[in-house]
Amino acid sequence: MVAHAPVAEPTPIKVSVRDLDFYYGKNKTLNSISLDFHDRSVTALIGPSGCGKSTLLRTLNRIYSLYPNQTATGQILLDGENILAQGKDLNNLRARVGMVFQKPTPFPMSIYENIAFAVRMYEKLTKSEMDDRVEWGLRKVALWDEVKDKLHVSGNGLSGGQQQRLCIARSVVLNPEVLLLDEPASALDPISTMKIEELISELRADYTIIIVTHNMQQAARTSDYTAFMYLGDLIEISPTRELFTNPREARTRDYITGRFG
Ligand SMILES: Nc1ncnc2c1ncn2[C@@H]1O[C@H](COP(=O)(O)OP(=O)(O)OP(=O)(O)O)[C@@H](O)[C@H]1O
Repeated sequence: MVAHAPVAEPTPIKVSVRDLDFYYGKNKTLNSISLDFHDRSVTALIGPSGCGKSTLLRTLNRIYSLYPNQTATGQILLDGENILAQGKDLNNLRARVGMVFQKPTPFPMSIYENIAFAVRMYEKLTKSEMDDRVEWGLRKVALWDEVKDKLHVSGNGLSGGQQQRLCIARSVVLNPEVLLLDEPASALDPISTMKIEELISELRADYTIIIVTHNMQQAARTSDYTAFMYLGDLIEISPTRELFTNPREARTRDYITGRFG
């Protein structure tokens, strides 16, 4: 697969993170992070284990709010609106900012119901509207042809890569604006990984995508921008080609050349 050329004209900013601190209990895990995510582009978060990539991702749809003693301070502006503000409608936020996890997590129900169940939480559709939505979602993740004759079979019977695409479909049918992908291919074989990477390249036309990955080649192949994090700090964020060929910071260079991590 060909790596993206760096974006010539940056698209507008979709999500703007300002002075974000994050705490697990009293342990500060993110230190005054500020960065922007551009609309309809892919940003990869890279860095050694434990540097805070997943934590940063988990702030962007407030999923951490489900857990006691996890707190974020600062601002995360989604289209200019601070999602960390008190009284945010978190269900609505999580439809706008969808999330896919490392391990595919289909619900223990049919392929059709995996999607319909997610849609029903937000919308009341007729049976034929729902059929259309399910088909649309499965086509969007290039899964329709593989599953159209077994829609009522359990989603758990699919291969790992198909399950992951089903999970991505479950997010996209809610018409999200942002998609958060937490190492979406790390549990998959090389062919399934390639399909997920191709899918990311296609979805980039419609969504703002933020992907955590341990795999630097994957970051280089799939992303427009790459952010390097280290020990809870954002070290640099640059257009991907620039970060990998001409990093601004010595720590970035050391990491991408394999000197640590
Ligand atoms: N639920 C939790 N409770 C307490 N500390 C946590 C929790 N989750 C993560 N941490 C700590 O927060 C820090 C950042 O973890 P995080 O998972 O965000 O890093 P990461 O860069 O995504 O790591 P990895 O690449 O290994 O997934 C680590 O020190 C980790 O131990």
